[in-house]
Amino acid sequence: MKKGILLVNLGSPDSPTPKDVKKYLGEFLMDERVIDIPFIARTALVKGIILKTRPKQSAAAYKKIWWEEGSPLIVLSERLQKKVQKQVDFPVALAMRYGSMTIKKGLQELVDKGVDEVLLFPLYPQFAMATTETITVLAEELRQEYFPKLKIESVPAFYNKPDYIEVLSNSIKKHLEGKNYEHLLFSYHGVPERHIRKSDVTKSHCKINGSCCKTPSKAHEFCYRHQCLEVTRLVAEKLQFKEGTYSTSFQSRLGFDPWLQPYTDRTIERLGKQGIKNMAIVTPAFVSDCLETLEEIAMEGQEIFHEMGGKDFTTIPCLNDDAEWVSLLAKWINAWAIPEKVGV
Ligand SMILES: C=CC1=C(C)c2cc3[nH]c(cc4nc(cc5[nH]c(cc1n2)c(C)c5CCC(=O)O)C(CCC(=O)O)=C4C)c(C)c3C=C
Ligand SMILES: [Fe+2]
Ligand SMILES: [Fe+2]
Repeated sequence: MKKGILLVNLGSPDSPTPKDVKKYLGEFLMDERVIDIPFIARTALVKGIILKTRPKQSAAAYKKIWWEEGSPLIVLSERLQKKVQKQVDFPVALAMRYGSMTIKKGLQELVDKGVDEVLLFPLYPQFAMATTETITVLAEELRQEYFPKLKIESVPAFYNKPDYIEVLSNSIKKHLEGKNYEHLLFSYHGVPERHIRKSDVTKSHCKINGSCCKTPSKAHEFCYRHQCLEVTRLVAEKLQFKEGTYSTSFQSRLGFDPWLQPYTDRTIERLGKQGIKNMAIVTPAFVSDCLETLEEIAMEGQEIFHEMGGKDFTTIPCLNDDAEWVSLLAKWINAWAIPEKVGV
């Protein structure tokens, strides 16, 4: 058997124009695991309402963060893939769940190199129906239709792996050095509360009431909220943060359904109003900087903080192509591909 790895991230539009953003958002938001309502209602909402106004607004936001080489998320994911490839002896390909760099092309690239056993690696620390699950489900559909002889194994969410927490903590520590911050906000991408209930394998545990995520349960293997809260708790423990100097919030809500709370924008506003002058923010739901970190947090978040009287607003970059992160991915890949050598 020849092994290969497919790293998968979310994706971006081909360019920051309303036309390309519309195409990308159309594919993204018509995914039944992203907007999880019946097909006819989803089509009416996405095509009849969201795609009429949002592409122009989102394209303007993308324009503010776009790099000469392209979308930050894609460029940073490509840098990561190239660096990981240098540290492992198996082909490492990169694909995106939405947009032009499809999972089908990624699998084909590996198959063309003689690979018949793939490690599918969704680049998300926490499980969510709208991220990890949609990747694994699509990869399996593609396998059945186009690559029936291929074996695919998926990497589960790695939110609580001690070596991941160590790499994330080291990065946070490095970027906070010399910063006299008063509060560190852990801001995670939000999801509608309904998604949490749908992914509850016990069908009875998740109440989203503050305490369910702290009570041990089988549900936690697929509970995005629990996994986000755990990342905050484990990093805070590792870096010995004092109670009250850090908190968790959820960003990027869309539509009128209740999403996970507290919301990031309102939390930044509250911190500013409370008299916090120097805050920092880290975004551990994203492994690569993207629209949601570079525009929504670093630009809009900062503006809210300043309007509320805040002064210094430090944004901690995502792990991107950080050397320790690259080495950790290479270590995990080798542990899967050559367990006898790595000793697992
Ligand atoms: C119902 C809508 C959405 C859900 C659920 C959702 C979950 C989710 N998304 C990410 C990661 C990213 N999302 C990004 C952009 C983005 N997300 C949504 C909507 C939902 N996301 C929209 C409409 C957009 C596009 C931008 C906009 O119009 O506001 C990105 C950035 C992509 C980029 O090109 O830079 C990322 C990354 C996670 C991790 C997640 C669930 C946990
Ligand atoms: Fe999103
Ligand atoms: Fe919970």
